[in-house]
Amino acid sequence: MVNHKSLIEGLVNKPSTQKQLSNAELVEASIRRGEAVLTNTGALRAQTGEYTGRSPKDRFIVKDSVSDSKIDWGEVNQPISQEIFDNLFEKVTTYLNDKEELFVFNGYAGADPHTQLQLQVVNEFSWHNMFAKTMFIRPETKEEAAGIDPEFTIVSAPTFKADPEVDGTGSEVFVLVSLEKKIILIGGTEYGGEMKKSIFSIMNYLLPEQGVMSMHCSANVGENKDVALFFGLSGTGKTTLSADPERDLIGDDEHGWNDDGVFNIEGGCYAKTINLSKEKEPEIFEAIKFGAVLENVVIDEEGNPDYDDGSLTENTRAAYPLDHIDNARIPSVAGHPKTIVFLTADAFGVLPPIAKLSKDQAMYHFLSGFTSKLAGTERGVTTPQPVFSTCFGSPFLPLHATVYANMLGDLIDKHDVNVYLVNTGWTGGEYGVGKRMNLAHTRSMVRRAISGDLELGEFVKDEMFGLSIPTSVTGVPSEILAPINTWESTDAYNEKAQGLKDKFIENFKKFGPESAEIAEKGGF
Ligand SMILES: Nc1ncnc2c1ncn2[C@@H]1O[C@H](COP(=O)(O)OP(=O)(O)O)[C@@H](O)[C@H]1O
Ligand SMILES: C=C(OP(=O)(O)O)C(=O)O
Ligand SMILES: [Mn+2]
Repeated sequence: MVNHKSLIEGLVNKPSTQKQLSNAELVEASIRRGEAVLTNTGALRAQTGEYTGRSPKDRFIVKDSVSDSKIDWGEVNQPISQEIFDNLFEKVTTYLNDKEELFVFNGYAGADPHTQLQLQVVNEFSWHNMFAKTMFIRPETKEEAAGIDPEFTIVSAPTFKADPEVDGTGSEVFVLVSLEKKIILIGGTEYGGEMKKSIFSIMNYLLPEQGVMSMHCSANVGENKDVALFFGLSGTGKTTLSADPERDLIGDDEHGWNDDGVFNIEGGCYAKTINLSKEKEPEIFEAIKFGAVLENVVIDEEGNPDYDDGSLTENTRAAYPLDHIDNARIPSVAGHPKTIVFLTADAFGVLPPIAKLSKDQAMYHFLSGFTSKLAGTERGVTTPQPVFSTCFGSPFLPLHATVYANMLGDLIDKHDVNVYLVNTGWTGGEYGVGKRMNLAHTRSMVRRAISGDLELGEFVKDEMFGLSIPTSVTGVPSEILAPINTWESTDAYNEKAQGLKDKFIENFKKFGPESAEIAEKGGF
């Protein structure tokens, strides 16, 4: 029998293990150990080698008495046996035990005290420990940290490569979740995002059980306490669009929604930095300073980040604590949303840049989750790949999609929320022919939606998808609002759009007869 708890304690209590280090100590350790370099911005920069995005095919959940009946098993939530987990866990902890030093961070997930998760991260790399410290919610003092009794523990051994033949993994990379042992075991990959997204998956398991909705969305709030949520798969604009000088940032990626309102699950942001510019994204640009961690960003000879260089990956990243954003709300809690935006990066270029959804359409589009996987976000993805990702976050949802969809539906009803679909993907043609939607235009549209201005104007029903498209939006050229007008050939548009419509219909069949009513009312 493997005693998981004592193996973890063995690592944590080694005299050489360093706990709850400050940023200065973590930066020093990372540089001393040759893991990372300091840039002129003050941010630490690490490279992650071969794996520069998530490895969803290497993620498994232990099938045990706790998980068996609850998990929505399938391609996303792949089962693995207790035995395979235990064997690998023993090997990895033995491997880590031989390391000269390890790094431990104790903290929290979830800004709502009632449902907050106490967690511990045991790292081989000090820069990973700084990443964890940046992304999770930090205790205020070392004493507070020492008092944490972790409910979940991440054990991360990036230089331990599994042997699939012997260890029973999918590849040398593994992200294994045991809900019974309350452990996340990560190895073979150095991509920091695995840590934060694994805890997110755990929260997506724990929160609904407590009657709290969990969501892959960013959130911000204006002067009038008008909260807005932006749902979207990786790279579709959650972080970018939630950073708004006129609104307080609640969080950029993972939230819960309870009887009091919304709360952030994290204590930091994780922005894509490819082509980042001070002009277009000033808040994020300025957040990259001492205390931030850059991943796979190329540094020029002067020591400055070159955000335009995607030679290591398209998925270059910056992790920074929430307080690097001037108007961040900490603790990150706010009231009930007034507006919800579903971000879709449509690589076919046929969905309108903004459309108002009825409640029924909102349910249909939330369950469908049509968008694209964007370059670099997952292993093997190099061009935008259209995908139906339920709830705009299927890789992180352990329970059946309808659990989340029903909760959202009830909340939308109860709080009378306005829902919009926003295409941050392609316009004027599909990927390769058209271009990415202009960010300034998207920002204007989102602003008008949140302020309520759009509601007051006129809408036309588009024939293809039955969506309500505004006829004018301040700051946006009207000709782009109906996508058919942006294509050179009307026939080509209609053919592509019909193709997408067919895909929607085909995809929705997977939800079975219980969801047929949603398709009937909110589909096409
Ligand atoms: N119209 C647009 N709307 C939003 N983002 C856009 C748009 N056009 C280009 N982008 C770029 O797409 C990326 C969106 O990434 P990000 O906001 O980090 O996504 P997420 O937080 O959803 O993973 C950023 O690099 C942003 O500059
Ligand atoms: C961190 C990730 O998500 P996001 O792009 O949504 O921040 C990820 O998908 O690896
Ligand atoms: Mn993001």
